Amino acid sequence: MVKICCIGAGYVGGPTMAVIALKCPSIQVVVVDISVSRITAWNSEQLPIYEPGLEDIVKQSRGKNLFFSTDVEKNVAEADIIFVSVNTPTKTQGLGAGRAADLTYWESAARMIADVSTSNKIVVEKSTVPVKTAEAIEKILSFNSKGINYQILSNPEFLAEGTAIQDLFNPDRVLIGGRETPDGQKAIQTLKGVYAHWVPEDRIITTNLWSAELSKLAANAFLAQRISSVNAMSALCEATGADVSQVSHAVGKDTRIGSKFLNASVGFGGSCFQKDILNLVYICECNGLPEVANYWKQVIKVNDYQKKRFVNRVVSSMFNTVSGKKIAILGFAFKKDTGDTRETPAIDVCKELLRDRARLSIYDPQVTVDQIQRDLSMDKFDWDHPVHLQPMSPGTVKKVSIVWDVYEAARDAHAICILTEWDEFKTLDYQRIFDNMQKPAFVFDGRNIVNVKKLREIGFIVYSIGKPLDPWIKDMPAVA
Ligand SMILES: NC(=O)c1ccc[n+]([C@@H]2O[C@H](COP(=O)([O-])OP(=O)(O)OC[C@H]3O[C@@H](n4cnc5c(N)ncnc54)[C@H](O)[C@@H]3O)[C@@H](O)[C@H]2O)c1
Ligand SMILES: O=c1ccn([C@@H]2O[C@H](COP(=O)(O)OP(=O)(O)O[C@H]3O[C@H](CO)[C@@H](O)[C@H](O)[C@H]3O)[C@@H](O)[C@H]2O)c(=O)[nH]1
Repeated sequence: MVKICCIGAGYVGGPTMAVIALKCPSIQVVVVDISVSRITAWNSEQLPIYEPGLEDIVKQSRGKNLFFSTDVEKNVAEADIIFVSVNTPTKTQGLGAGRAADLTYWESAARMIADVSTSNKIVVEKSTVPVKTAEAIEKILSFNSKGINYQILSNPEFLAEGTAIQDLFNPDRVLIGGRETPDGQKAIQTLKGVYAHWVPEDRIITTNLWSAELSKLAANAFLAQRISSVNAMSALCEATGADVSQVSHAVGKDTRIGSKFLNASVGFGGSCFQKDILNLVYICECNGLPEVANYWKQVIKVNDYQKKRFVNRVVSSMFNTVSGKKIAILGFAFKKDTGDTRETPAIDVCKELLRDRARLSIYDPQVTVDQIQRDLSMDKFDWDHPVHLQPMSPGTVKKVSIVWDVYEAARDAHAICILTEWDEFKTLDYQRIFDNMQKPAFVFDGRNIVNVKKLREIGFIVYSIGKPLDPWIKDMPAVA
C-alpha cells in the first residue's frame, strides 16, 4: 500500500488529504502536525476548521485510510510520498522583513525529513513558497542524505476557502513540477497517478520545478490584481455616478476578460493574496527587477487604499466623528462560508474605527470571540504562525463587544458596516433593525449585498461601494 504523509494539518493539509483519502482507498494517508490541539480537533466531532462538506468526507475515511497524528517522525519515516503543507508566513524581522517569506517552518520540516528517513522519498511542496525553494530543500536533503534518493516536486494548491471541497473534487487544473531527469519524471508520474484517481488527465499539467513554483504566485497576483482593478474603478464610479456592478458586468462580458472575480469590495483579505504578492515583490527586487516589483506592489497599495476609503466614508458621513458611537460590524471572516479571519479587511476597518474611538459590536456566524479579540490585538503578520506559537494572552480590546445575535449587534447603533458577504445579511429584517437604531441610521455595505432601494425606503442612509452616492454622503467632505 502506498503511504502518504502530510506535514501540516491546516486549511490546506486537512482538506486536500481528506479528499485524496476519499478518492484513493488503496492509499494510506496520515496528516501530522506539531500542534496537539489541531490534531485532537481533527480526531474529534468538532473539526478545527469550518469548510462546507469537509466534515462529511472526513467522517467517511477517518480511521480507515485517513489518520491524524502528532507522531510526526514515525509517519514521515514510513511514508513514500511526503507532502509539506506548513506555514510560510511573511517575515517580520531581519532581511526582507514585511515582504520575504519566512521559511523557518519549511526548513525545519525538511531537516526533520532528512533526520528520520531510511528509505527513498518523494517530497512534495504543497505550501506556497518562493520560486527556487525546491533547490534549497534539495540541498538540505542531499547534504544529509545517507544514500537516500529524494525527489522534490512542486504541487501548489489552488483551492479557495469556503469552496475547498468543490475545488478539490473538480479542480481547474492540478500542477506538478519536477526535475527534467529520468528520476524526476518518474516522481512526477507517481504523483500524477494519485490525482488521476479522480482528475481528468488533461487537467493535470506537468512543468519544470520553477514554473510550478512561480505559477502559484502568479495566479494569486493575477486574481488579486483583478480585485484591485475593480476596486480602483469603484472609487471613480463614486466620483462620476457610474455604477461599478454595471461596469463590471459590461467589462466581464468580454470573453477575453471574463466575468469572475470582478466584485468590488471593501478589499481582499485571506491568508494568501497579500502574503504571496509581497513574496513576489521581494523576489523581483532580489532579481534586480524594481519596475516589476513596483507594478505588483501597487495591487496591495490599492487594496489598502480601498479599506481606508471605506473607513473615511463611515467617519465623514457621521459628521466626521464616531467617538463614543456604537457601530455594528456584520461579518468578520475574510469571506463567506469560512471562519478564517487571516488578513480579513475587517481587522483593518475595526482597528481604524477604534482609533477614531468608536464602540464596536461585532457579529459573525462562524468566528469565535477569542479569535476576534486576538485579531484586534495582534501585530500584523503574527497570525500566520502555528497557533501554539502565537502571542499567548492578547488581552481584550476595550470598546469591543462580540455578540451572537445580529439584531443585538445593531440595537442602539448609529451605523452598520457589512464586512463579510454572509447570505443571511441579505434577508435580515432591516425594518426591525432600523426601528431599534439611533437616527440618522447608516448602512455601509462593504460587499454590495443589500437592496439599496429598499433600505433607503425604510429610512437608512446607505453607502455601497462604487454605487451612485446617497445625497447625504455626496454632501460630506471629499474622501482622502
Ligand atoms: N489557506 C489556503 O487557502 C491556502 C491555499 C493554497 C495554499 N496555501 C499555502 O499552504 C500553506 C499552508 O497554509 P494553511 O492555510 O494550511 O496554513 P495553516 O496555518 O492552517 O496550517 C499549517 C500547519 O502546519 C503546522 N506546522 C508548522 N510547522 C510544522 C512542522 N515543522 N511540523 C509539523 N507541522 C507543522 C502548523 O501547526 C499548522 O497547523 C501556506 O504556505 C499557504 O500559503 C494556503
Ligand atoms: O470578486 C472578488 C473576489 C474575491 N474578493 C475577495 O478576495 C479575497 C480572497 O477570496 P478568494 O480568492 O475567493 O479566497 P482564498 O481562499 O483567499 O483563495 C485565494 O488564495 C488561495 C491561497 O493561495 C488560492 O489557492 C486560491 O486559488 C485563491 O482564490 C476575499 O476577501 C474575497 O472576499 C473580492 O473582493 N472580490
